[in-house]
Amino acid sequence: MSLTVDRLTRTFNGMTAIKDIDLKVQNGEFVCLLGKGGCGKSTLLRTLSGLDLDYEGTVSYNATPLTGVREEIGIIFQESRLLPWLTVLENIRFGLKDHEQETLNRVNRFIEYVGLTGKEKLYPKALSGGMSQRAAIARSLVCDPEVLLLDEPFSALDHFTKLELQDLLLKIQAKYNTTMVMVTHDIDEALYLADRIVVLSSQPGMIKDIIDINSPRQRTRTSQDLQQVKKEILTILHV
Ligand SMILES: Nc1ncnc2c1ncn2[C@@H]1O[C@H](COP(=O)(O)OP(=O)(O)OP(=O)(O)O)[C@@H](O)[C@H]1O
Repeated sequence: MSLTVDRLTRTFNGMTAIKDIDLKVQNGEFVCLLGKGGCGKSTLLRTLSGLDLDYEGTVSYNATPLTGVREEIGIIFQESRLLPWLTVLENIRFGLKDHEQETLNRVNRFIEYVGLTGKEKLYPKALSGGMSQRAAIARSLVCDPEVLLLDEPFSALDHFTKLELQDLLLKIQAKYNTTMVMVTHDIDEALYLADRIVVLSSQPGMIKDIIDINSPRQRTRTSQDLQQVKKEILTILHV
């Protein structure tokens, strides 16, 4: 798997949201896109998903230009976007073509994997925010994605749920070697999860720095190493 962006520029009505972005995401890598509000993180992620094709430059998946959404590239948003009239189970299997027993077994395996056993028959309104995001993650995983794009998926959750779901992402990455690209404005989240942090400047959004995080996993959130990198990032962002 490779996901590559060359000289990517996206304008909205004459306003340049992101400019001249070059980025190559490697197979199995966890990349965080970090920057202040409005710097263009979500815009960049949408172009990687194939949802937005109205840009200058190129976005390639496995060396072929991306021409629209693909099954291999899943996307998870800040809100779960579950269909309210379907149960957890029905939401998770919604995108699957067949409903054979083997497929249902697979759906149930992922329900268990994300920690939703016993919640299959609930409707979204009966779920907490964390459970809803677990369901959204399972819905993506059943399609066997090579890449997961995550747009601030945990920013509406309480702190402790957020930490649990960060660990779930790392577990998924370790087990399935899923490539992850996550938008966040939470530096601690990026430091805990990322192999590389792409720091974006604002107006227009451009790559200001790319920082390799070499600390081995399982990381300690408060470690000296990570705190040192945090200082560097705050300096880069002029905070
Ligand atoms: N569909 C759109 N139409 C017009 N302007 C847009 C559109 N989408 C994004 N923008 C503008 O592009 C810029 C970048 O927005 P974007 O949402 O990508 O930033 P962001 O870094 O993800 O912000 P946040 O962290 O607040 O979610 C902003 O100025 C925003 O107003």
